[in-house]
Amino acid sequence: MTGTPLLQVEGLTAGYGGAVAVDGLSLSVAAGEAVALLGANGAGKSTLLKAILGLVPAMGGRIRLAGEEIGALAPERRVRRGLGYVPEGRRVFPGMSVRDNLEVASWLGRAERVRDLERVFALFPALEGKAEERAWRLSGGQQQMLAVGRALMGRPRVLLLDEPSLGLSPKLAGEVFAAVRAIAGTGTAVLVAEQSAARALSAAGRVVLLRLGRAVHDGPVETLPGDALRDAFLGG
Ligand SMILES: Nc1ncnc2c1ncn2[C@@H]1O[C@H](COP(=O)(O)OP(=O)(O)OP(=O)(O)O)[C@@H](O)[C@H]1O
Repeated sequence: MTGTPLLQVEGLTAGYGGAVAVDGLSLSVAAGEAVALLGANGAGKSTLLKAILGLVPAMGGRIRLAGEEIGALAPERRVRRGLGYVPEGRRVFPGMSVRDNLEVASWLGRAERVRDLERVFALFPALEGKAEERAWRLSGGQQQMLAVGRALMGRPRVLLLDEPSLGLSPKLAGEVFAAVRAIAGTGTAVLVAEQSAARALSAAGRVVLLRLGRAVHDGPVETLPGDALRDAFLGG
């Protein structure tokens, strides 16, 4: 970890038609850091990720990527500046091959695309063996890996992941989180929203706990008070 804040969110407020779901939230993620965003169902995790990407409009606050304000940019321009996003639910093109799913996610030239494809296959060897298979034939865990791989083809400096372990067996979820650690290890800033605290904490160095759209704890995983998790999830 270099300590450079690649993603800085300051006082971000966002929601739906006047209903606030993220309420004046601030957080930052450094290069090489994996931050777990935890909170109960409805705490605002998905809304925060979507607001960072611009899919949900912000009602206030700032979003900076490597020091540059990106809050006024359209989502695709934020992606080109270096944001990667893996939405909940493993969005892949089921009828396309694994290789094509990855290749169409890249806007770079052929040489870079080939290199990025190799990097994704190195990170997820299970995908390399299935490169020519249609994506619908993959297991749930492999589809999640493919969804993450697609986001990596854009060479994100900041990767936002929404509940990557949803519906996966503990073993497959463990593989996905091992990949999350490896991605952060390459210098990417990773923000991963999860409902499964134990899994996310195993991969993250820092945790931000959300409750009713506000950050109620932000600090290293080791310093997370035992009752903070319970309070955030059970409303104590
Ligand atoms: N499309 C939407 N329209 C209106 N309200 C929404 C919409 N999506 C989410 N909300 C509301 O915003 C609040 C935060 O929801 P959000 O999905 O961000 O929470 P979450 O922490 O990601 O929960 P989950 O784990 O269930 O996805 C909730 O009160 C939810 O009902």
